[in-house]
Amino acid sequence: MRAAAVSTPCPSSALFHHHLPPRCSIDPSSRTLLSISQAIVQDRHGGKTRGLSSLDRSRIVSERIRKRRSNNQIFASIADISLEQSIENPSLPKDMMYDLVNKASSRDDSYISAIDNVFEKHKLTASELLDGEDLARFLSQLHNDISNLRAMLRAIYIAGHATESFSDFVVGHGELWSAQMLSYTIKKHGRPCCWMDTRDVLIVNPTSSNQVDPDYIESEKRLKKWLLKKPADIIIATGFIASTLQNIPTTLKRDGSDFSAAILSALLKARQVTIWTDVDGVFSADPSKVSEAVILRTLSYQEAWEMSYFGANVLHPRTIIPVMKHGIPILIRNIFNLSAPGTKICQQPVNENQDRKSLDSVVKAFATIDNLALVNVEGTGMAGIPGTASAIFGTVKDVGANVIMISQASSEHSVCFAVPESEVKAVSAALHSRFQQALDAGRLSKVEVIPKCSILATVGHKMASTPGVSATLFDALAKANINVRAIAQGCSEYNITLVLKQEDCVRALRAAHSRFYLSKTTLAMGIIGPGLIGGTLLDQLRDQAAALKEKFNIDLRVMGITGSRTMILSDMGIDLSRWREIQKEKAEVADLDKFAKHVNESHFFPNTVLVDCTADTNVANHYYDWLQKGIHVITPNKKANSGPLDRYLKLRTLQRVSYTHYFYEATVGAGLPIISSLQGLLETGDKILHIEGIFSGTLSYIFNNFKGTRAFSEVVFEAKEAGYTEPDPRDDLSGTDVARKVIILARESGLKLELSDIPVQSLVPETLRACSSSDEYMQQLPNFDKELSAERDDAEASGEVLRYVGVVDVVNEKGSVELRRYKKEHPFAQLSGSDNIIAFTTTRYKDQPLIVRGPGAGAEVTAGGVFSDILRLASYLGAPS
Ligand SMILES: NC(=O)C1=CN([C@@H]2O[C@H](COP(=O)(O)OP(=O)(O)OC[C@H]3O[C@@H](n4cnc5c(N)ncnc54)[C@H](O)[C@@H]3O)[C@@H](O)[C@H]2O)C=CC1
Ligand SMILES: N[C@@H](CC=O)C(=O)O
Ligand code: NA
Repeated sequence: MRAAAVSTPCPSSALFHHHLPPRCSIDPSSRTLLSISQAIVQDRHGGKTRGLSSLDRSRIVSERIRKRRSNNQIFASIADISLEQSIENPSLPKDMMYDLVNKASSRDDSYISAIDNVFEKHKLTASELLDGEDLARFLSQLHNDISNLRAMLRAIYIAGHATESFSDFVVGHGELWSAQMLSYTIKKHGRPCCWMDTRDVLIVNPTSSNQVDPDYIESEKRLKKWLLKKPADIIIATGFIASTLQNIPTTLKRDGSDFSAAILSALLKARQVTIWTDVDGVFSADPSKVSEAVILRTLSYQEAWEMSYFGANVLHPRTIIPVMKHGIPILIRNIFNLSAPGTKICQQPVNENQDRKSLDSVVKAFATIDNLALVNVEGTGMAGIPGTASAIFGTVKDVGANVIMISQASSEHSVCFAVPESEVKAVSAALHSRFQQALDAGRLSKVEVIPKCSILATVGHKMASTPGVSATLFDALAKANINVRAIAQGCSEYNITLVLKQEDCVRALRAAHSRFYLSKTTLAMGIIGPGLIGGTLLDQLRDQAAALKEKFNIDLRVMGITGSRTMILSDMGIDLSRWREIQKEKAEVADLDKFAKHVNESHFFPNTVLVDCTADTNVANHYYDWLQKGIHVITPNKKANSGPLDRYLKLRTLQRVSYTHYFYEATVGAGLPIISSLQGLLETGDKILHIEGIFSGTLSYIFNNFKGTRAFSEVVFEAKEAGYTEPDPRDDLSGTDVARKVIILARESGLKLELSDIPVQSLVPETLRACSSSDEYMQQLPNFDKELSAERDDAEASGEVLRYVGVVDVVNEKGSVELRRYKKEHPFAQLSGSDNIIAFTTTRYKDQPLIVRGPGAGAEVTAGGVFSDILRLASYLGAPS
């Protein structure tokens, strides 16, 4: 539903006020004009559409008017209450009056029962609202009108056709009846009131394109006369209907009652027009697509205009013209929520900065149009030839297609424009035929159609004077991996229009909106493998999410968690305080493709990251595909980077050429900054010569604690319990885990090695390598304690300790993994717990290596390392650092 009121200042009520036009010879103190349009009254409660009955609405309006000061005149321009859907009868068609015409003109004789329905509905409503003389007067008028309508519909039925003026005559009756009913109701509440048939006042001239242009001079004359004759306090004016200069009834066509209010306000030089509708105001983006969209307090006329053009249901652009000319503000308010201040559309937005969280953001709002196609006309023969554009657009005009946006580069080799998808076939055929000769001669190389496109329009009055707006917009889109097909920005710069693939449009809208409007970095996350590391990460996210939101404007939402058997999905983010319970209550069968699709698509966030906390090669094999889809990947899983070399190189190449990120700090040294240190050295031009270290938290722990009389198997068991080992501890004891880390660092340093190129000294006794499970291995391990005890004792006797080390020999392009002996004074002998120690010898750090040391395994430090990769990603995506 929409309603409009033209108003003047009135301290006693915030609802309807306006100044009387000085040129009108009526009470000069104040006047209000109210217009309620004919759209259905709707709002959403629990997902259901609620209709406001005509009775309810009349009551709301009359109640408001009753509270008004007596010296205010109120013009109410209201639409046909009979068109409304009522609560009691939600199946009533929306456009009852149009329905009558449609039925009669298609010779459907159910128009007879339909007109009876219209009559009954109005009779019933009037009987509930009115009584006494007014009721009698209204019913007699209704009777008369209905018999005239019956006659006219009969004529339409016989002719099988309705002329435009017949149709306008029929549909205008709804307005007439509701205006009368409302005025009688207000009178009944004790306020002098009369109603205005705007066909006596609003004079319009039809234009060629099913529109009308108001004749302001004639309308003003007639309005003055009318006001002199009926100097009532309150005037209810019909919306939507008007007359031609020859007094033939007509309508405002597509533009409706908002337009009536705007024209009347211009004639009256009103102080303000209020449009009463069912939303709290104009949103910064369609709230059904962007959950964070906010109500704008102010909009300039131009901004509102741009928003309306680009499909936002703000106001019809024509409604803005009359008010803009006289600088009359329009207030959009919610009739169901009087506490919402609404949106003011005016000349210069007042207190603009109050709207905004950040002053640097000058973009007001975003709108989109779907179902478009781009047409690209290209060829060297166009450059410097006057008339090419005119020939192209002349041809488009001839097929009656509507050009929504045009873009031409200054090289003049191509012109591209967007038209509705439904019109593109005709446009393309017409262009091919018109330019056949040029195409044959090669002067034009192609007339190409790019289907399934959408427009994303970025609107803001102040974009014109602010550098960096388009850079920020394009950056936000690039980071969300969205490709822009065409761009248009006029020099007025109220609007930057981009054409994108339709499938990317909502994501683009969200990316742009969150970057500009909320200056917030939003990340949709999917966690794969909620085991020790994944589970700890989820708990860390739970504990830190609020602080990240508040301090750094980073909004991290876990949209799904999947294990190997079951998964949970959410549309707005899983409640991390209960993720374990939810996993038990609401899990569905795991399906990795469905999972990735859900996290990437079914939510309100432009950026997606999948965090692989498994040790699974299968999951790692998906990274390439995910990165290609623009999904960022973060992992502590070593399988991708230590797997087959060609796969690894392909993955890294894709990562380097895209805006999609792949971070894996925790694959070596858990949370210790090993990968980032190495990358930092390389990026700044240092050369890596040698990397040597204790890379296994498990083996470090084991050899740090395998002392005196302790058995080897006992210490292995402790390491497993402490969460240092791989899901299968044999991966640690066999040296494979260390070999993987050596390969990761070797490849990072530029070596092209396979895992099989690394000689590894395994600590898994030969006979236990064939154990079918890690449990069986753990059970049998004590039988082999003696072997390693002897080696330890031998080392101890010569003042040495055993340490399991990995080496990357960059100079000689090789690596190794082995158990070595170190003197007790050696730094490698000084470790404790699960410490890793990694020494980088480089051209800069030649005499003294760069050493990183600290706990290199365990749930908290590893999950912390993954978390810090997530924050690095957020910062790459634009979060404040
Ligand atoms: N534990 C540690 O200190 C460190 C571990 N890492 C790495 O972190 C990863 C996880 O290790 P943990 O949490 O200790 O192992 P874990 O065995 O506790 O957890 C792995 C989880 O992944 C799940 N999973 C396995 N295959 C899956 C699939 N195809 N789809 C979905 N879920 C699947 C398992 O059911 C389990 O819940 C491993 O890659 C490990 O190398 C890295 C650095 C240190
Ligand atoms: N199992 C690994 C965990 C880290 O990668 C280790 O012990 O170092
Ligand atoms: Na690390």
